[in-house]
Amino acid sequence: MRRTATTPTADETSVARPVPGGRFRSWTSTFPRRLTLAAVVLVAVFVIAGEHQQSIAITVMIYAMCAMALTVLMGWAGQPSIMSAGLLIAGGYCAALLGTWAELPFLLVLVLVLVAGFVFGLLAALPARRLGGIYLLLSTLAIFYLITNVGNYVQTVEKAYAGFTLPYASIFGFDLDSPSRWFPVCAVVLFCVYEYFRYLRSTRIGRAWILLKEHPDAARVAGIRVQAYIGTAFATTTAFHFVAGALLANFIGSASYDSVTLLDSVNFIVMIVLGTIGSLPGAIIGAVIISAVPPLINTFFGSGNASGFVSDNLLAIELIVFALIGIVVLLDGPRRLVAALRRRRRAERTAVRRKAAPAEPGADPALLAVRDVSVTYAAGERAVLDVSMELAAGSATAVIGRNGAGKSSLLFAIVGFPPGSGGRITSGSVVWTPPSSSAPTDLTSLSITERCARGVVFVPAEGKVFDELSVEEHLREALAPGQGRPGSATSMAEILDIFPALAGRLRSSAGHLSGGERQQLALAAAIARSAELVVIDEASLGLSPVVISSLAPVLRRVSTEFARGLVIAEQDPRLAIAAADNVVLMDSGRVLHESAADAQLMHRIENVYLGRLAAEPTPPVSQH
Ligand SMILES: Nc1ncnc2c1ncn2[C@@H]1O[C@H](COP(=O)(O)OP(=O)(O)OP(=O)(O)O)[C@@H](O)[C@H]1O
Repeated sequence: MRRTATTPTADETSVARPVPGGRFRSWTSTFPRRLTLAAVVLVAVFVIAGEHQQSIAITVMIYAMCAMALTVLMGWAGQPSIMSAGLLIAGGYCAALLGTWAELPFLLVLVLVLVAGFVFGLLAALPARRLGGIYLLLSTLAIFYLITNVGNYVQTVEKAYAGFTLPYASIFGFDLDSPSRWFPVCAVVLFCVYEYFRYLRSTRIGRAWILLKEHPDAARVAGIRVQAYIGTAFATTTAFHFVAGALLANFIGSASYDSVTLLDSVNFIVMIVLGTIGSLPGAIIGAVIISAVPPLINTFFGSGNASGFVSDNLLAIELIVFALIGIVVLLDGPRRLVAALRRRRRAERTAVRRKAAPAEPGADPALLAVRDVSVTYAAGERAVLDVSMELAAGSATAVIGRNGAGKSSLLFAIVGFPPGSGGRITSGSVVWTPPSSSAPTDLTSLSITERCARGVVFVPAEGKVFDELSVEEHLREALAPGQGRPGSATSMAEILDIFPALAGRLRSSAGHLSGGERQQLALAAAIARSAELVVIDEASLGLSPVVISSLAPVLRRVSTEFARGLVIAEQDPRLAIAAADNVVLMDSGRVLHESAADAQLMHRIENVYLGRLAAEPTPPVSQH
């Protein structure tokens, strides 16, 4: 495209300031809401809390700043670090140096500490030029020990064994001499730090950090200066650690090498793990939980309430509680709990609906009945909206539509969502009534593995075979007792009769098969698992037209001769029409048309593919 004065280059749009209309707009538009929420929460805590609780809240706020900074470094930029406590100590020393010896005003001290932290962060990032992963983590551990040992040495030389004392801080004559005065200051700083990080996330820097973490090689290929951005991540987050350290030292009145320990560094990591690693609000919640657990344990099991083992081992108990909370979060416990509750509610609603509308007597139930199903992904994308379809035993339905129409999502609603996809059915039911069992089952509450065990077998678009296994190993594994639906058997001979091309390749590794042979192997394995419903995503993906045309009769045999139900999501309408009895046409998550697969449909489908659907008259097919 020729560039005009108003047309920015791709580089300009992505490199320059925050993307207009993207995260930046979302940042500004939701700012008043966040400000109100923060003000309400903080004012409520301030009013309700006594002086002691205010002191705890101040420590929590300072720790929350560190947790957020660590979230940015580890969760966004993917750089491991265990030096947070050391950085807090270093920030405290800087504040002592500037406030006590140089006698600078408190606000100026904070600004200079921020700058010092930035510079220190650039130096701390040097090991990251060569190291990554566990080695980088160890280098940050070395930095922690460096800071504490130098601090210990200097305190010993200066005979400041209890640390360097700081005077009361003061802002424009307003002395910060009590928790009730520190509270609003820390609250404002916490809010500003939170907003700054949120803002950064909407800029190119934030996007580059995420790229670095997710695909460092792709980031390099995209021209991102990886080392520079890693340096920026360390520098920015270290700067805020320093500020937090300066606030902490001023609040407690001294800066010492043992005011925070390596255990606190570990706790910061636990905080961000609790906050699901990468979420700023999560980091704050993590800081609140981790800071609240010790006082709670102390209240219930402390020396005043218990004796013997528990009160003697409070620290160990704290650590065990943290570890257990961490494991639960890492195993995705909270999300699983919410999902289980949702599933239960959905199952109850479906049961009520079924009671209200009993099946017609004598009606032959469909093998599969998808009723008003909607699918949403974790990030909020609504991929499928109120879709219904039915499939009789021994018939095939092809779901077609352009990219992003919702085909795969509908298939996942039938077979179950792969772990980590973040997809879920938000409403509707998927009722499965296999010939082998007269009782209908709502599949929505079952996992992908449980559905497979009931005869619903999925052939994904990619990763459908194991490269290291031979064709024979694949088939023997699928035919093995205990695989697939119990009580039905298919023999190797039957399988090779449907897929003769595989007979001559039994000893070949799946990794050495052609695209068409891999597709056939995946189908063969699905049938060998005694599938009663085979669900195939993109059967023609990567296949040549010749192979595609040879696949259609095979798919037909699967559904007709072997009386399996078949659902395929297809980009190629010719294969869809050749292999299926019915075609479901999807767009933007909805079913546009559903009809028998015949040649007349082809014209209509091609119009949809070319984006001319709106201009076409409605065809004589059933509508949803
Ligand atoms: N894991 C996911 N997380 C978030 N959104 C997703 C995810 N998978 C799909 N989507 C969204 O759901 C919508 C439908 O995607 P889906 O993959 O179902 O479409 P499709 O018709 O199969 O497309 P294609 O033919 O390109 O595979 C898209 O807008 C997509 O962005």
